Amino acid sequence: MIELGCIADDFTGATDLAGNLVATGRRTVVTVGPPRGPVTDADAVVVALKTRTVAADLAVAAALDAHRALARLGCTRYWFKYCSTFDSTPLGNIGPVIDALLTATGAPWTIACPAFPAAGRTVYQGHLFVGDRLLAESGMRHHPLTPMTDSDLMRVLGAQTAHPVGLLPHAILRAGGRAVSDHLDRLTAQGARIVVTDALGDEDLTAVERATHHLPLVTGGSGLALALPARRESAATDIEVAPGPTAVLAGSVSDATLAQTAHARARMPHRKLDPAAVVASPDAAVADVLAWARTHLDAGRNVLIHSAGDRAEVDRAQEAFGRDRVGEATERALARCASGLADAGVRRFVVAGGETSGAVVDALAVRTLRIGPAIAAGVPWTAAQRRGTTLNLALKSGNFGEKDLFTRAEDHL
Ligand SMILES: Nc1ncnc2c1ncn2[C@@H]1O[C@H](COP(=O)(O)OP(=O)(O)O)[C@@H](O)[C@H]1O
Ligand SMILES: O=C(O)[C@@H](O)C(=O)COP(=O)(O)O
Repeated sequence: MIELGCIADDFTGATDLAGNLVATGRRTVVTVGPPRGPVTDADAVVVALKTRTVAADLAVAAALDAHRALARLGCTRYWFKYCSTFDSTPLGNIGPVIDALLTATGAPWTIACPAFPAAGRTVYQGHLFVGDRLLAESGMRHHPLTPMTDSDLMRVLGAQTAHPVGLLPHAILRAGGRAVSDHLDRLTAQGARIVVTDALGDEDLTAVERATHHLPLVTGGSGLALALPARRESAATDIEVAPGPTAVLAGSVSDATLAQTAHARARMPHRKLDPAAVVASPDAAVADVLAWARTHLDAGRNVLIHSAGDRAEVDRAQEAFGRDRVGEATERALARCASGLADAGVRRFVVAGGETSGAVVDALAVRTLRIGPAIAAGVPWTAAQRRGTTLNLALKSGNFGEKDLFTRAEDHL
């Protein structure tokens, strides 16, 4: 019996959530898109979608499709996973997808709980913090696709949903069980269908989890998963470890990734995919990078292929070619590099960036990911089958991990 059916709006988010579910002793499978057949020996299934930045109607359709597939597997409780920094375009997609899943699951109401204290994401009075900064004053203000310029989640979500939004504030959470349930009863009696939950630490997430365990739908980041009652000591499995060097593909230009890229460039062979070349002549740009990479990989070296050295380069490229055009061209080029490298025998990949990971995993045409050991909070190694061989993939969220993540990833396999 599958306890949890999860729908993640990007691929790094899917493996992040799956890693946390495994840590609570839940056997968890990540499927690329909705599961097409039966899933056995799993307590949770996480469907990885690439819907964070698409038009809201497409995001809703994909989430409902995933929900139907999970319902066919017998799931009765659902989780909509979005980013711990609430990444969304001004028109959605978090609100519209929650609205649709409320209807599809028959949930009377649900929560919006992005907090992930272990990764520095906390919520106070409905305001999201990244480390010691408000969301809108963090690097997320300059995200290339989903710049977050308002830290007030009640306001951000209120603009995206058709339903009234309420707040479960920290003071009530700290007052404990009865105060929390009375407050939630009051809010929902007044019509709230989505309740933004404060949380400063793991103990707050435990209180949120207890108060909402009966709900058929929860929504938020992966942090809340760590508060689920443990099912076994751990469900970590020994994933098969593929041999050979690792290719690091970084299409994220978030602060943490830029720091990781700078650190790795001083320590391993590296090459930048020039945005102008990627837009003008993608075939030549990809062929050039692949030829360069092979000489290093043949010598047993790990390689780094990245898309920007700093934020100014991104601004220039967006101005010159348009945000969507250069973003998609870069994702596609990195994805073609990944499949070219896999064809040449590379079996270990670290991919930085949610959208980038979606493009890469699609190009590698793998169907399911099994969760292995964690490199950092929210970043597990995974194993996948491609044409009869095992690949190890680590899909790193833009803002996760210490600066040495690219150079130390293999130590955790
Ligand atoms: N030099 C660049 N110029 C413009 N866009 C870029 C550049 N490098 C990467 N991008 C785009 O920025 C986006 C980063 O998003 P994503 O991969 O989700 O990273 P993150 O996880 O940090 O959000 C992708 O669409 C990527 O193609
Ligand atoms: O919740 C999180 O922060 C991550 O799981 C996540 O969704 C990552 O998104 P990207 O930063 O776009 O990779």
